[in-house]
Amino acid sequence: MTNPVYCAVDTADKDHARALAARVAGRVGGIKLGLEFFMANGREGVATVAGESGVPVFLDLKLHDIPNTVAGAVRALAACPYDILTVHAGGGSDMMRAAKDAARPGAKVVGVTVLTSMDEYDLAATGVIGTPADQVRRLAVLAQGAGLDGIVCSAHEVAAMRAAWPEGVFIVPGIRPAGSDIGDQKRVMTPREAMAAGASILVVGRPITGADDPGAAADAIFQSLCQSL
Ligand SMILES: O=C(O)c1cc(=O)[nH]c(=O)n1[C@@H]1O[C@H](COP(=O)(O)O)[C@@H](O)[C@H]1O
Repeated sequence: MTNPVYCAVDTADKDHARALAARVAGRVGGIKLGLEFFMANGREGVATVAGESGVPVFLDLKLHDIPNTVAGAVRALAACPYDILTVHAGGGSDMMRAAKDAARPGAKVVGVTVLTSMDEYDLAATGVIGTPADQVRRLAVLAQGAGLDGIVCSAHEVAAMRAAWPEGVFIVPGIRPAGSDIGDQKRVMTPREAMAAGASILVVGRPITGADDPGAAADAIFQSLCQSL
């Protein structure tokens, strides 16, 4: 099977990111570089890590602004070698369409729905009444209508989302091997469970990057998937 595990390389330190990427490259399907890395190292940093690691790069910037601004931001990334880019689906249909239209040819643009660090109570505090599943469904419909390639959601919603959008790409963070520390995540599942539910890509950060041997930790996750599927 194609390795669906993407390692979230969450650090502002370019050399640490390069070292981590080197240790997991060949043992993951790709790496994810997010806001922490991008704020510190920008497009050149992304290009460096992408070029050295040779694996697909998921650039997780979670853009969320008016359509014109988001389109400009995405155009400014044109020379940046990303394969997947995130925007917040809550930015609305026009914003998502603008991002997709401005993206690099061939790159996937996916909409972040309800962060995996939030539960029903956190959602209610932002004025959204209902379950995370309700809100994910609402935003997935918007993302699909806007021409995005898929969504980011937790493993708890992915089965229903895939049933409604069979060709969608479903990126699932909040992945925790049994017994590992949950940290700030609230909607979590094990790698096996998330794949069985229909995830396309599993985003795994601290369970890999915090391990003594990140390469071995990534391997162990992939092996657990090969045994179960
Ligand atoms: O878009 C994301 O990747 C993302 C969305 C989401 O809802 N939850 C979430 O945790 N993430 C990212 O996935 C990674 C999870 O990291 P760990 O909790 O360390 O495995 C981080 O880089 C988050 O920014």
